[in-house]
Amino acid sequence: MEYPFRDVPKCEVCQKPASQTCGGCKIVYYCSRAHQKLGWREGHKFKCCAFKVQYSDSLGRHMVATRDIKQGEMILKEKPAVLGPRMSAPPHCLGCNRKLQPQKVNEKWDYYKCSSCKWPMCGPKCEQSEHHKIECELMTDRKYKCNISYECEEKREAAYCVITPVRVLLMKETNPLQYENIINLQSHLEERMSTSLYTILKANLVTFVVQVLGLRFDEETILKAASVLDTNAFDVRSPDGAKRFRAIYVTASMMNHSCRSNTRHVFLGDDFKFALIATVPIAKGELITATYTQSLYGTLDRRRHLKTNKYFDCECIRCSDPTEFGTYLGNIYCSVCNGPGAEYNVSRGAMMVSTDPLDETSSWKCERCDHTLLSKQMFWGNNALKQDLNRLDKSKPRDFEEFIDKYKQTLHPNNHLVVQAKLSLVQIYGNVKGYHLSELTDDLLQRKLDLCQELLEIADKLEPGWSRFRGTLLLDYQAALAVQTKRDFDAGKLTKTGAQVKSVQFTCGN
Ligand SMILES: C[S@@+](CC[C@H](N)C(=O)[O-])C[C@H]1O[C@@H](n2cnc3c(N)ncnc32)[C@H](O)[C@@H]1O
Repeated sequence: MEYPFRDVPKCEVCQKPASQTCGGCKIVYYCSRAHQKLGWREGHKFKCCAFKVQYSDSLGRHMVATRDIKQGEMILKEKPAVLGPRMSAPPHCLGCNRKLQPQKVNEKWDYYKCSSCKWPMCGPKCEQSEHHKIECELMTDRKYKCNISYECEEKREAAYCVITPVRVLLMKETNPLQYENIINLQSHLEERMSTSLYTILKANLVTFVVQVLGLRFDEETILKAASVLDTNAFDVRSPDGAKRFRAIYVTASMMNHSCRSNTRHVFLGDDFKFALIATVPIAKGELITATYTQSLYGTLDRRRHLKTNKYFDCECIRCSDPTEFGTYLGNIYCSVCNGPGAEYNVSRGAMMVSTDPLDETSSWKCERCDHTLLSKQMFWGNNALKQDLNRLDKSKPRDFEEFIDKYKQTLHPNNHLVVQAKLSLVQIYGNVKGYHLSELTDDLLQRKLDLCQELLEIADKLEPGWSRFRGTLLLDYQAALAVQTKRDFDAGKLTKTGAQVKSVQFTCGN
């Protein structure tokens, strides 16, 4: 059977079907030796071989730069090998991945349903989508009908957990080469088997594949398909946020994690090509890395998240540094040195730091006195304050300002919880009704600028270069600065030249 979403390779030079890959990067195709030579001369020599995949016992397979890579350079561009809905999500179209809205039919709200298999879809056109066609035919053949109906906005449907693994399994017939590429990715199946999620999948997914669809796969292969997805899939969103799904990009799956990564990725075009971009210059021989977790979590949370979801102990330079490059993102003040009467204390400002950040059970000790805390006390405190923060109303800046003020004796201004509160404030001031830039008082406008600067200092250390975090902050900062400059100019506090100098200083400084 012809594989419907097969990406027929095209010659880089003439765009005709091609079967020979570049011997260096194995990414670009040519139809002939002559076109390979021409393509090389015409510029591939500058793009080729930016990385190779190596193996080590501690890191598994990982990407290494084979030459110096410039900041901003695109390192890799790749089409998805398989894509589909996330494990559990509000209904999204199985054809175009758009989030679905219910329609009112006969006084009842419900989604449009595929006329054959009854999965919620956008409409008749999406029913014919290549992504959905084969699974739909199979389910229809087997007389399976999905029973998802609209109940309420944002209700997540666990039934989606079967679709993407089934798409992987179906590729064994439709695209055996790509199937092998996917199923042989790192899966951590053994570790996942003992989790409650995989106990559920053992019951639901395996039954669906074997009994409902009648496919001949053993339990281990079926669960491996799910496990490969959990280890390697990227969370893909369209720029407007309307489409969301997960996808495997086989080459990009070779990228290991670092808590200070040197790349970011974007998804391009209607076919959601993965484009990997260097955020900083990468020297030949350096690892090319991505961040699998939230870089604004402290080390305790990041390492635990990586261990639970990706089954490894991160030992990157940031995790090894008890101060996280001097940001103190995961630290708290020593309650002895900063206790009552601290204003007269020479040790005021002393921090509690982990005695061994690569061991989450190790104790925490004050940098200046003998005060120590057990790691579980750090976890408890952290979780309690996190709950406090999560309870705040995202539209009320006062709540976040009060949170920062309430914990200023305990939390360093760069502590990740304070940073998250500051980030919420930056998002509210200038962007939310009642707080648009034109509506902000001069004091609040200055507050927004100060917050952006404080966060930019952290971003410079944790996500340096052309990272998304820095980029978003710079845009916010620039917009607020433009409004402030105009106000100062209108009020006669700045001359025209002064205003120009202010904007140039901003541009050059960043
Ligand atoms: C998307 S895969 C990356 C490629 C993988 N190393 C391989 O051999 O196929 C993710 C897995 O790689 C491993 N990994 C990623 N980053 C790592 C790191 N910094 N240290 C150790 N293992 C890492 C973990 O096993 C993780 O679950």
